[in-house]
Amino acid sequence: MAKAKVLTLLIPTDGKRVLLGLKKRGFGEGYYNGFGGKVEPSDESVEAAARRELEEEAGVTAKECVRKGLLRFHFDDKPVPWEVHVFTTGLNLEPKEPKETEEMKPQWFAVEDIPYQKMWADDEYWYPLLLAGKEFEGDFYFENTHKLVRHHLRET
Ligand SMILES: CNc1ncnc2c1ncn2[C@@H]1O[C@H](COP(=O)(O)OP(=O)(O)OP(=O)(O)O)[C@@H](O)[C@H]1O
Repeated sequence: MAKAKVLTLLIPTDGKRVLLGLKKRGFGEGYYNGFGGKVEPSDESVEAAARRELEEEAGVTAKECVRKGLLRFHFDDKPVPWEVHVFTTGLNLEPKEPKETEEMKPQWFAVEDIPYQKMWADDEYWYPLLLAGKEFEGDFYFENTHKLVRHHLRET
């Protein structure tokens, strides 16, 4: 199988509130999502990439970052699967409040108000595990980029 494209997703939360961003451009435009993107092909670590993307997209630095999961997205219209490394960080961000950037409009949500209907279709399956502090691994299969047709998800 072709080598996967490696991406990050970092979600600041204390289990009660969660910081998401409305993606303003590019892949996933119009969806709320965690913060993340491609790992630099150089020798950047996946965790360093996760922290860098949070800084670029929300203007805040995460102190500690904990790896929670691995998601593989399989698209019938893309040549290679995407491997997304999911991290959380607490709410001790520096500065405390994020700022809007060219790429993302950050917004706080109570966990019971997470707008799954405005997010990627896989999110409603694994966010509850992440928010419960669980670790997980999953495969999600999409048609025409957006339509989730099947998935496997397990706690690790
Ligand atoms: C299919 N189901 C999905 N469910 C949840 N999250 C998903 C996702 N598919 C992609 N994602 C995330 O969306 C971001 C895209 O990143 P993206 O903006 O394209 O990356 P990056 O900023 O490096 O790209 P540019 O070079 O700026 O275009 C990145 O965090 C990635 O993990």
